[in-house]
Amino acid sequence: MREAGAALAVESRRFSEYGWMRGTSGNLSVVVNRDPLLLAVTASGVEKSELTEHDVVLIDETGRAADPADPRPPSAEAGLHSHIAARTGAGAVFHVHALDAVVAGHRWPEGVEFRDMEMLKGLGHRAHGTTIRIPVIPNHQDMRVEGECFDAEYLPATDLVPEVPAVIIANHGIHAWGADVAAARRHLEIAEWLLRFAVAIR
Ligand SMILES: CSC[C@@H](O)[C@@H](O)C(=O)COP(=O)(O)O
Ligand SMILES: [Zn+2]
Repeated sequence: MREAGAALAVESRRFSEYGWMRGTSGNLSVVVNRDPLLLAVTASGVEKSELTEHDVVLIDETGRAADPADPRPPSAEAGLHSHIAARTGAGAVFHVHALDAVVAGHRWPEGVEFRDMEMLKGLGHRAHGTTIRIPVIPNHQDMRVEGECFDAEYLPATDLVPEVPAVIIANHGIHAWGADVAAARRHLEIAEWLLRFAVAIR
């Protein structure tokens, strides 16, 4: 847990410096055990620019706290982290309140489409010839409902088409995920760049 906390503290500082985790906004998780699924997730209500290695809580596959000796509440949105990790096989899930992601979700509530962009390679897709869509799902306070909304939009990778490892939550923020912390960060940074571009040229 200490190692997971240290890794998430680095990411939290980085995203805070980008302005994507203002105040207590956003939450980050990393899978610490696959079967049964256990994740280290940021504790709820922590100032994200000041997150330390101690500010993570162990959760199970339902998003509930899994260490009875730890009284701190996990992120209020922990359930969506465990859901995404279970559904996608991701090793890390990052959620931030990046402004352009929220603006893009507001402008294109059916999802934000991209094609013929070099940066698509950073999401595992070809730069040319295919259209990819970052879905937008409604915002819910109940993470079980949010998980159902995720499932309704999520398209797993096939032999021919890689997945799109990001989703916008309407009027809220964006989640991105990846095989590990580095991949989740890369996907988040690339998705945010694409969304910023879409908003800027409109
Ligand atoms: C301004 S924080 C808004 C929160 O409700 C939530 O969306 C969030 O991202 C952080 O919640 P947390 O419970 O600290 O993980
Ligand atoms: Zn949030």
